Amino acid sequence: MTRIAVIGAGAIGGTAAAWLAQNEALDVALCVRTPIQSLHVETPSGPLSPRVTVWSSPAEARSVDWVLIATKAYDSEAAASWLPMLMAPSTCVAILQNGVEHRARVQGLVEDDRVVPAIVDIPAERNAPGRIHQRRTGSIFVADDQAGRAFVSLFAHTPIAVATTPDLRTAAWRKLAVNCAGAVNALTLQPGGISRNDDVAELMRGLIRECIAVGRAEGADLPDGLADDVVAGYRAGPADSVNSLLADRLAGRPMEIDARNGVIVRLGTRHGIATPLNAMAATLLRAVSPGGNKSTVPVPRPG
Ligand SMILES: NC(=O)C1=CN([C@@H]2O[C@H](COP(=O)(O)OP(=O)(O)OC[C@H]3O[C@@H](n4cnc5c(N)ncnc54)[C@H](OP(=O)(O)O)[C@@H]3O)[C@@H](O)[C@H]2O)C=CC1
Ligand SMILES: CC(C)(CO)C(=O)C(=O)O
Repeated sequence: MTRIAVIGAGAIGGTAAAWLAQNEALDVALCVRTPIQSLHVETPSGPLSPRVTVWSSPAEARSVDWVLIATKAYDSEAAASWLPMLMAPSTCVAILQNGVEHRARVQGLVEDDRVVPAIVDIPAERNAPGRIHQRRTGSIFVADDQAGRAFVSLFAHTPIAVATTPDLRTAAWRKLAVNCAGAVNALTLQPGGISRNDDVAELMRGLIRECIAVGRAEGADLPDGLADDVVAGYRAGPADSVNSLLADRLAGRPMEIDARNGVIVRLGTRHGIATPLNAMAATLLRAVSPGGNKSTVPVPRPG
């Protein structure tokens, strides 16, 4: 039996856990913050309602062979509080999060060769605790090293395209190109269809061009046509799709502003690259996020 603990039973953690649990050789536990009664995932191949162990506090947890961290990036520190109970000397830790700074989130807590940064492209939405809609089968990319290859084998029985890549840095920046443009959804409170507005599409290309410039300075191999390709993908996608940034804003949760737009500004500053559009997106999202700078005047209502 291979024991796996998934920290965070949200859209991605719930989807990963449900698929992993289809293999009887894998013993899957969910480490949750909000209690769930059961796990149910509507997948493109049909519904999955696996039986999984649920641990609601680190005190209930046991050591495992694999930990999958699937919280939002801003909850990484809290997620790490599970690690002392879950870790054995050979435990590997995969980080299923967006952004380009996966390793930094567990630095000093897990030895580097046991960390598996995972670039996840699986659009999924959490509709209620333990209730998830996986919209597309999707893919996960990891580095081509020993731990990465072992991670790939965990998913061999699933339809999700889980694979190694020789250039994970580029894969992460390509994904950031998608995610930084997704700020327009959280800013306008509109799902994917807003990208079909030509002016919004051009703004999205601008956000991505800044990402490309900074990503190249960081060593990623990003083609000139990436901005056009990413925006074309948005425009061809479902008009009602809700990305995880918008989902957070709609639910009144904090947002991954720093991991998705702030990081472009931070790293851009280090390389002397101007990133005004991402800076504006990050500033406005911070201003409207819970606990953000609320020194704004309410809009008067007519009548
Ligand atoms: N959703 C998507 O389509 C995609 C998301 N991603 C990325 O994947 C990552 C996860 O996103 P997503 O699944 O959407 O996020 P969700 O908000 O749906 O799920 C995160 C889960 O983590 C839980 N959590 C937070 N802190 C803890 C803790 N200390 N212990 C246990 N559980 C905790 C939350 O609990 P609670 O229920 O209490 O809130 C929540 O259930 C993000 O980096 C996101 O950007 C990547 C690709 C696609
Ligand atoms: C763009 C998307 C849906 C792709 O998987 C995503 O990464 C997110 O919602 O955070």
